[in-house]
Amino acid sequence: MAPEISVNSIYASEKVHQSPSGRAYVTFLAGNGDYVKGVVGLAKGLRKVNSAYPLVVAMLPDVPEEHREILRSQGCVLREIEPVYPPDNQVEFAMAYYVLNYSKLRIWNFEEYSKMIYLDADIQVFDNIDHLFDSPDGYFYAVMDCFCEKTWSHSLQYSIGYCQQCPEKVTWPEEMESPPPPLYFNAGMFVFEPSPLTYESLLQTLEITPPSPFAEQDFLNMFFEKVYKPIPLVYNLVLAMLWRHPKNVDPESVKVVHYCAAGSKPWRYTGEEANMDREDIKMLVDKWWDVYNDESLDFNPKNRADGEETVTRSTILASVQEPEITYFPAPSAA
Ligand SMILES: O=c1ccn([C@@H]2O[C@H](COP(=O)(O)OP(=O)(O)O[C@H]3O[C@H](CO)[C@H](O)[C@H](O)[C@H]3O)[C@@H](O)[C@H]2O)c(=O)[nH]1
Ligand SMILES: O[C@H]1[C@H](O)[C@@H](O)[C@H](O)[C@@H](O)[C@H]1O
Ligand SMILES: [Mn+2]
Repeated sequence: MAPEISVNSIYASEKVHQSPSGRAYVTFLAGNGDYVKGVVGLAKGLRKVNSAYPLVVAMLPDVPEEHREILRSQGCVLREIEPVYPPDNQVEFAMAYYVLNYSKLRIWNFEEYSKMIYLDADIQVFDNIDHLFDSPDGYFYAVMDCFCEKTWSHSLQYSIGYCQQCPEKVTWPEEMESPPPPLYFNAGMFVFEPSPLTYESLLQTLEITPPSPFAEQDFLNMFFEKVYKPIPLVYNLVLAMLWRHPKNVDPESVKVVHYCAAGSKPWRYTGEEANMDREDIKMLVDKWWDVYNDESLDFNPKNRADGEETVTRSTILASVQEPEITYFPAPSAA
């Protein structure tokens, strides 16, 4: 279903520059579990690669104060967001685990930024990617996903063995009534432009869009279909690529790693799940821990590079209330 207002025109008409650089990384945090470790790791990783921009954490109200304190002490800019739910009574169509990700849509409302790079909390950056902020405006940049894992077993692509990472291996059957699906990105990493108009349009479109298995990832793919520009795999290595499409990736030179494969979250890693005993996986998990444990990467406000933007920004933002928003009612307990 196409949004009523064209995304191009929204982008062109809404440029907001209310912060010093207008640029920031943003991640999402929900609950009182261990994803906070992912955010700490990410904050330190961005410092390690000398990123010039702060890390904003869009967090749901259920993130406990002690976790907020840890994040503040790591120089993160905290922004509380209200949850977003898909249309009432339909949540069962999305994988339960992913439903909370609809709340990510709130980041389009961070209008003091003109451009942001979203990164999941289970992502680590091993190389500076600030140059992505210079990509031409008006597009949605993200890395193409892989359809080969069991998480995709609900899909037509999976059932015929088709993957966009390797479209020549199983070509889209001619007898199929529909053409191959449009390019599909993984929504763990993307470059986007916050805008109140886009934000309103996202929420309005969501109200008339039935939920689907990959929740907001499917929704964003549909909404931004016309302005999606794929970027190289090095900007979001979905770990399954290592065993599904080994020829397409070099784990040593990758800039951004997404620990999304089952059993790969570094802070829960045991090595027991399928593929988790691979040497490349062990190497990448160790690399994540090296950053997380490196005390020299802790935020230090006395250090000019750390202090300047983040401290001013978090001080200002701590007193800024979220603009009034209408949100969807909570789904029924069913
Ligand atoms: O208890 C939780 C669960 C999730 N998250 C946040 O939500 C993000 C998404 O969860 P996962 O990283 O565990 O999920 P996947 O990487 O498997 O999910 C992928 O598909 C999802 C579909 O909803 C989203 O698009 C997500 O960004 C994309 O990477 C996390 O990184 C984290 O930022 C939390 O804060 N707490
Ligand atoms: O967002 C999902 C998730 O990250 C899964 O772990 C992965 O197997 C899928 O390819 C992706 O679409
Ligand atoms: Mn993820």
